[in-house]
Amino acid sequence: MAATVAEHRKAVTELVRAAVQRNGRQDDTVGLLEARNRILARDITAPVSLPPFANSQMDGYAVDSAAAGGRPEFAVAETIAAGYPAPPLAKGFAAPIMTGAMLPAGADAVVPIEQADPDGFRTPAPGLTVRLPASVPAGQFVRVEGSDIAAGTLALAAGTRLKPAQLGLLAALGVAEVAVRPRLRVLLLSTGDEVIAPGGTLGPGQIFDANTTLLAAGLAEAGADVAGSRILADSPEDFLARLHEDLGRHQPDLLLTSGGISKGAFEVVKQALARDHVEFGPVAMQPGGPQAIGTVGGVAYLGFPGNPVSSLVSFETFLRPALTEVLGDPEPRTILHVPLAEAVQSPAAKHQIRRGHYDGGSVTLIGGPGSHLLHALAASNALVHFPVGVTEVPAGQNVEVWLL
Ligand SMILES: Nc1nc2c(c(=O)[nH]1)N[C@H]1C(S)=C(S)[C@@H](COP(=O)(O)OP(=O)(O)OC[C@H]3O[C@@H](n4cnc5c(N)ncnc54)[C@H](O)[C@@H]3O)O[C@H]1N2
Ligand code: MOO
Repeated sequence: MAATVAEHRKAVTELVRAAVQRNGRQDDTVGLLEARNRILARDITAPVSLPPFANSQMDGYAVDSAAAGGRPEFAVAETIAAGYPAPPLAKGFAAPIMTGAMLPAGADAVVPIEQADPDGFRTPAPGLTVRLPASVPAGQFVRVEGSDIAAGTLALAAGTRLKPAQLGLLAALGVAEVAVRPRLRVLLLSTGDEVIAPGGTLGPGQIFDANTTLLAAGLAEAGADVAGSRILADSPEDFLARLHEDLGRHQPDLLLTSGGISKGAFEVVKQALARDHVEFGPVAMQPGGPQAIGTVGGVAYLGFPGNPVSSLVSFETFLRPALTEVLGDPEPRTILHVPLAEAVQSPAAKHQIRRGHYDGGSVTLIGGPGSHLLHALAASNALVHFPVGVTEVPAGQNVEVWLL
């Protein structure tokens, strides 16, 4: 009997979990830009405070607010520029101070230059004075030490995805390298005598290999590493020899094949792996009905069907969610329930997944159910789900869509 989508997703998740545990690889320590989009492996505590010292938020004059009220006129002290130590402020003085410069001891507020008289900076000289407003609130335009984050407190928690803002914070804290979770290493094999790498020359009956690119791009987007990939022909002996060569060379956590697993006379994967711990069983879905799962030479193994749309739907339905659940990466797809633009029929015994375009209001199906319709897939931005038991959905009824 065919497995349900939920059962197969659970089996794939357990396979990925076991692969990650078996591998036991260390976290990767990488530079900040290399860490982009990866998942932080350990908590990071702020090694310094931000701001690291009290500083000015404006170009203006640093003053003692208590002195300002009764004294509209101040002697002008030495200018304090950003990047230099600030000498203490003497009584009766106001110090020209630039944005980001250290607030001097003895000052607790900044008056913006626009509110000073004269309202421009002059070359400091003995006897120079400036008039400031009669009342200056304490703390005005001062960025207090540690007001963003205090040294010793949690800056980022383990499991955080490192996007530009998080990487910027680490840089500001002076952290140059971070430990990120290791990526799953995948060996990707496409199969079929008819399959030729793009850029090659097609003979009669041959087609270009879409699946290696499609799956490699999907894996990369999902935060996995493609350790190696190639096309293997329909000879089981040849397939096995090259497969074991690649397993040795690339040491993958997961072997992923496309094609060669259904009912034909030349199902290379099925024939070659007949003696391994692999189950070839249908899942009650369309596309993506034929599926293979198990271990090959101790390495976790998944086989997706050869039709390109079937391969992509298999990836989105099984492997991508398993990676999210086990590794916290990638982010899950956004799932919406939105009205279907037109009526549709679906086979009762299968969970059908159609391709569609969601325009912010409703979803319109693109192309038919055929799993060779790659152009229609490329024009879509959503997968549209019609679960087992659903035979007809009228226009306007809500359906589940996954945004791609
Ligand atoms: N008698 C039956 N025939 C088929 C069944 C079935 O239940 N009974 N299932 C059909 C379904 S559904 C699918 S999906 C396919 C899956 O077949 P395989 O996984 O064995 O894949 P292949 O036969 O090798 O290829 C299927 C199709 O996809 C093309 N292909 C393969 N690899 C690539 C690639 N890398 N890039 C682009 N296109 C590729 C291949 O040329 C075939 O057209 O089986 C049905 N048959
Ligand atoms: O399951 Mo196949 O993937 O329908 O074309």
